[in-house]
Amino acid sequence: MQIIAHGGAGSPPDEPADRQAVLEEALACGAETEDPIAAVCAAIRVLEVDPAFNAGVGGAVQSDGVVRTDAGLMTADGAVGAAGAMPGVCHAVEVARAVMEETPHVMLAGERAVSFADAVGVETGIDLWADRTREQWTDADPPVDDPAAHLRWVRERFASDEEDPERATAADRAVTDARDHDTVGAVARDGDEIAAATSTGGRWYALSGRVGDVPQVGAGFYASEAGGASATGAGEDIAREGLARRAVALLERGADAETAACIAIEEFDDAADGDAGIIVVGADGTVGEAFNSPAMQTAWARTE
Ligand SMILES: NC(=O)C[C@H](N)C(=O)O
Repeated sequence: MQIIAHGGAGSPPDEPADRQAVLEEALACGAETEDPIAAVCAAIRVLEVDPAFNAGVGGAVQSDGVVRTDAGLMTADGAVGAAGAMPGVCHAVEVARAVMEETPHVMLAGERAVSFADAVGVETGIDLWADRTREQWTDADPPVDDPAAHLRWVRERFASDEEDPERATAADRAVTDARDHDTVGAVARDGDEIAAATSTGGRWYALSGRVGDVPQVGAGFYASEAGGASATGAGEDIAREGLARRAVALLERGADAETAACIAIEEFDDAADGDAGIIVVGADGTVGEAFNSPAMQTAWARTE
C-alpha cells in the first residue's frame, strides 16, 4: 500500500519537526491498516486529535466563536461521503465515512450531521478548542452577537490588500495568513483500491455556518479509477476551481501523479488569488505533491 498525508498549505510552521513527527505517526497508523479507506481514516484521526493541525481539536474558529468541522472521503469506485459544519465533532472523517457507507446521500451538514454522528457511534460534544486557538480568538477582537456585525467583521478580515490598502500592515497580514493553514488530508492506494480524504476546521474568521471546499466532492477531495487527490488552502478558490477533480482529470488523461499535482496547482495559480496545495496518488503507483503557498508538510510511505 502507498499512503501520503499532508498537514495543510500555508506559511512555514513554527514547529516543523514536531508537526512532521505527528505526520509520520499518522502515516504509520494508516500503513498498519488493511485497506485504503481504513488507511486514510486512521491517518487523519491522528491528525484530528493533534491541536497543531486545523482539523478536529485545534480547528479554526468561526465568527460566533464556534469551531465547526468538515470532511470528505471518496474511493476509486465512486463511493463518496462528506459532512460539514459540525460543532463538537473531532473525527469528522469518520462521519464522512459513515455518510458514504450507511446512507444513500453524499453530504450531511449542521446539527443533524452531529446527531447522525452520534447515532453511528462517532463521539460528539468534544471541546475542540486548543490553547493556541483560544489565544488567537482573543486577539481577533470578536464581533458582538449580531448578524450584521458578524458580516462586517468577516468582510474586514477577508478583504484583500487591494480592496482595503489601509489593512496592509504586518499585523493584518498575519491575520490573513492565519486563515488557511493546517487542514489535513491523506490519499492511499493498494492495487486497484484508492481512497482520498480531507478534514478541516475550515478558515479562520469565516462567517458562522460557512462550509468550504473540504466536504465538496471534487474541490477538497476526489478519487476515480485513475487515482485520488486531497487539497488544502483557500477553500473558496479551491471550490471555484474544482482543484481535486482537476488533478484527477489529469491522471485520467495519462499524467503521472507529480505532473498532475504540478499542473493542477499551476492552473489554480493562474486562475485564483489564494494559496493551495495538493497531494495525489495515481493508480499507476506514482505519488505527487505541489503547492503555491510558502510551505506544505507531507509524509509518504509504501508498505508491501
Ligand atoms: N486550511 C485549509 O485548507 C482550509 C480549507 N481548505 C477550507 O477552506 O476550509
